[in-house]
Amino acid sequence: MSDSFTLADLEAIVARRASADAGASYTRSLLDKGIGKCAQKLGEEAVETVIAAISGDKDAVVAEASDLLYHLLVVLKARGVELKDIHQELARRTGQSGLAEKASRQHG
Ligand SMILES: N=c1c2ncn([C@@H]3O[C@H](COP(=O)(O)OP(=O)(O)OP(=O)(O)O)[C@@H](O)[C@H]3O)c2ncn1[C@@H]1O[C@H](COP(=O)(O)O)[C@@H](O)[C@H]1O
Repeated sequence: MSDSFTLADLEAIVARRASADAGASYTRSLLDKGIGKCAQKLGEEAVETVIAAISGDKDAVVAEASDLLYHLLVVLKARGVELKDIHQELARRTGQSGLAEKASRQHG
């Protein structure tokens, strides 16, 4: 299962749990607290991922990045954004170097 588990699978789980009972689902209880709390948790997990990355502990990076991606999916759910929207935007960006994009913003 873990070899084939993807972010799309987790997105589907988050969508399903969004309509679960709040007492039985962390996802639902977080969504019930509103976008501010969801975004705050995302920020906390981002900071914890940064700390893990700097520490050099690979297992900690895996754990914190997993928390980060889960909480990102909750925020996306709260805002009605789907992974396919992100995929479309990422696909649009292919073919242009990040440095070229940065230069076009600075001089445009
Ligand atoms: N991947 C995750 C996942 N990652 C992290 N977390 C939860 O995120 C929370 C964040 O950790 P913290 O220590 O910051 O939490 P806390 O102190 O309890 O949080 P607050 O009091 O600040 O809100 C923990 O409760 C984790 O269990 C997750 N909760 C759920 N999932 C996935 O979502 C599915 C559905 O979960 P439920 O919605 O709970 O059924 C699960 O089966 C998993 O697949």
